[in-house]
Amino acid sequence: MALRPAAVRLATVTSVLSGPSGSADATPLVVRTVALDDDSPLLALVPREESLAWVRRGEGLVGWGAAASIRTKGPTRFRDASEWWKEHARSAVVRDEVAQPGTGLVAFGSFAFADEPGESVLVVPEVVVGRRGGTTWVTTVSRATIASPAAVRPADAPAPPAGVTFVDGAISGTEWERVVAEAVRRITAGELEKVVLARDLLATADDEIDVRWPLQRLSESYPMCWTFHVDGLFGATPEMLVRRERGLVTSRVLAGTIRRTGDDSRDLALAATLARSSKDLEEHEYAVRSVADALAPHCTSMNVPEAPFVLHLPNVMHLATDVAGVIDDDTTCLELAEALHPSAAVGGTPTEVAKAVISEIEGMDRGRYAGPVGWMDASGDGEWGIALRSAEVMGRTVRLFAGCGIVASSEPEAELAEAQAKFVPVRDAISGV
Ligand SMILES: C=C(O[C@H]1C=CC=C(C(=O)O)[C@@H]1O)C(=O)O
Repeated sequence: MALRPAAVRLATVTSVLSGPSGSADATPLVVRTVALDDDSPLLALVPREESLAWVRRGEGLVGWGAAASIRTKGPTRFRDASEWWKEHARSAVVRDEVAQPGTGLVAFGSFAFADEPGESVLVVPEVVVGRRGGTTWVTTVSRATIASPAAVRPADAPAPPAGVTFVDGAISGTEWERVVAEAVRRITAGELEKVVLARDLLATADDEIDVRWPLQRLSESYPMCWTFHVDGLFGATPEMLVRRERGLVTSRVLAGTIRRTGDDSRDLALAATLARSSKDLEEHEYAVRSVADALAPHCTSMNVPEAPFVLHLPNVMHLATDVAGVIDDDTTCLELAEALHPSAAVGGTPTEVAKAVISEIEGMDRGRYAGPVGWMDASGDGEWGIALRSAEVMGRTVRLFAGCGIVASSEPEAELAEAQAKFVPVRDAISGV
């Protein structure tokens, strides 16, 4: 595997102030990115321990190790992580021979859905391998001295999980239908317009699960989604909360769902039904509005398409809208993610009422499910998806999550079936076949 030589750029060194509960080491991070002549699938490179991933259609970033990290919680979880990141970005010594989005200093992160409970995390890996537009690179991060470029080679192949069984999580399907009915009652009574309710399943395997197995399955089966892993939270999300790149902000908003049947011509007819469904269009409109309203203060111009398109995934189809804007301030992608979270695709309308209803009636702790997950670089560019079609792995157990937008015309039984369909990606990926 040859490393190509190229030009050198060195940033200035300043002092480092650590974040409130970040790594205490005040030595600047020393970062080196070089081009890499390698075309192995990114996910085949990651070792079993401390892996990080953000991959779509063979491109993206994978990483391993932790050169620096911070855990935050509560209402200031985004702000604390942002400040910590800015300090590290300011003081880092960077030699970047590739200079693409995702080269130089990057952090992966995953944020709790709610202010309480839940912990959020931002990690600067020791090694990042990235690929974009046919260029592959490796970034090595260390403290104090410039490390040699990391040796990059395919890792050992993960073993499939064995003996996986599934049980209901916090509440059963029947109980969850009652929760949905209660939400419909409150919406009909005028307390709110939309709320997204979720449930969980618990899977247990015979042995500790190697997360690389489901990651590889998810990226193969759901190439149009962003396959991610940060600190045990993994999945393949179809929804981009916010991408910021060189002054352009984009967001893929999803809300409104129909299950696929496996029969292409029937699915096409169903796609047309979805595109005309007033219940789904209403659900979608709330989500688009919430994103457009949150981005507007940061943008000079915005494009919000008037009608959604239908996004076809292997398990479901969604109403989708791609919102784009030109950003006119230096708000980082993480700060934009904070401003957008929770959009009405995972919270509801009005946001604060929906958040209160979720915490009152949903009956479970979402943890980092439905929170922002992704990466950012030192310039504030990056991508934050919404952690959907996701699960949290802890040794032999995996906690899977799925949720549905509820409006006045929602039917509990149909919503339960929709949630079942949304469990399919992770359920199949950990089933070991
Ligand atoms: C909350 C989830 O999906 C959201 C994203 C797309 C479609 C949705 C829906 O139709 O309900 C949800 O708003 C989930 O997958 O857990």
